[in-house]
Amino acid sequence: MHPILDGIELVAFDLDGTLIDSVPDLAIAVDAALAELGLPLAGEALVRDWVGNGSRVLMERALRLATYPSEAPGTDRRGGPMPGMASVAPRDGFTAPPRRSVAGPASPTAAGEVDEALLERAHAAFLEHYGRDPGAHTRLYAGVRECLDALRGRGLPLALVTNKPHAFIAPLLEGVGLDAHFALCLGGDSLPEKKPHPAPLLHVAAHFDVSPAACLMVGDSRHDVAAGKAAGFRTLAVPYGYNHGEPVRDSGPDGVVESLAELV
Ligand SMILES: O=C(O)COP(=O)(O)O
Ligand SMILES: [Mg+2]
Repeated sequence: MHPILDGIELVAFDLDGTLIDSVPDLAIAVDAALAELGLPLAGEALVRDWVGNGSRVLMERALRLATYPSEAPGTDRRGGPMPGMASVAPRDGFTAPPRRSVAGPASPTAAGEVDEALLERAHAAFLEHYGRDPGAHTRLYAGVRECLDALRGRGLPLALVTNKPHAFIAPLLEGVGLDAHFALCLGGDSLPEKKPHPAPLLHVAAHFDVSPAACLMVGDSRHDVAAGKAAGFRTLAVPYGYNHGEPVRDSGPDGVVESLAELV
């Protein structure tokens, strides 16, 4: 067993970029939404650097590139938490907003700002496209199943804390055969705050009545490390996921493993 697990009574995992390589499907949905708006497509390489702050910020980054192409792609201009919508399962559940007719090109407001109405349309289109089959091209990273099976076999409670909308968690976990592994799953819209805010992690610790110091956060991005540190969790990072093009080691996690199999 990896020494970072010493004294750990609960493990919280990030989803995208940590357990699953979801970017192929995310990129298809981003591009489908951009195409509907008559905007240039982004492609997988750019989307890879934009994932991490939830679906709305993902589309905001895509629109910013489409409407301000001179700005550097993949730059994280909004790393902070976004206002969320709801409790553990979203308060209202997720329903794709009604589709509106798509008219005209992007209409930027102030310099660098993305038009709110355009963002609403783009985000709604993304949610609809992504929701059709979110796991079609999504695969587990090597070592994930082995790690989760072994931790579960030891009786450690496992939680999932992702910034992606809660509605997509169940179909994705079912698609990769991990639907029975997590005792609690939080999405980016499950609480008013999402990572890097510590609230989702503190919620998990309180739910299982475990002290944050006895909890481990495992993730691929600086938002996971920041949330973990702010919540008083131990933090472990994987370097193969999505971190806005930066090495996740720069965020100072307590440990880094190349594969989750190293944990067990
Ligand atoms: O949806 C996102 O932006 C990222 O989700 P994650 O928190 O599982 O990495
Ligand atoms: Mg991630």
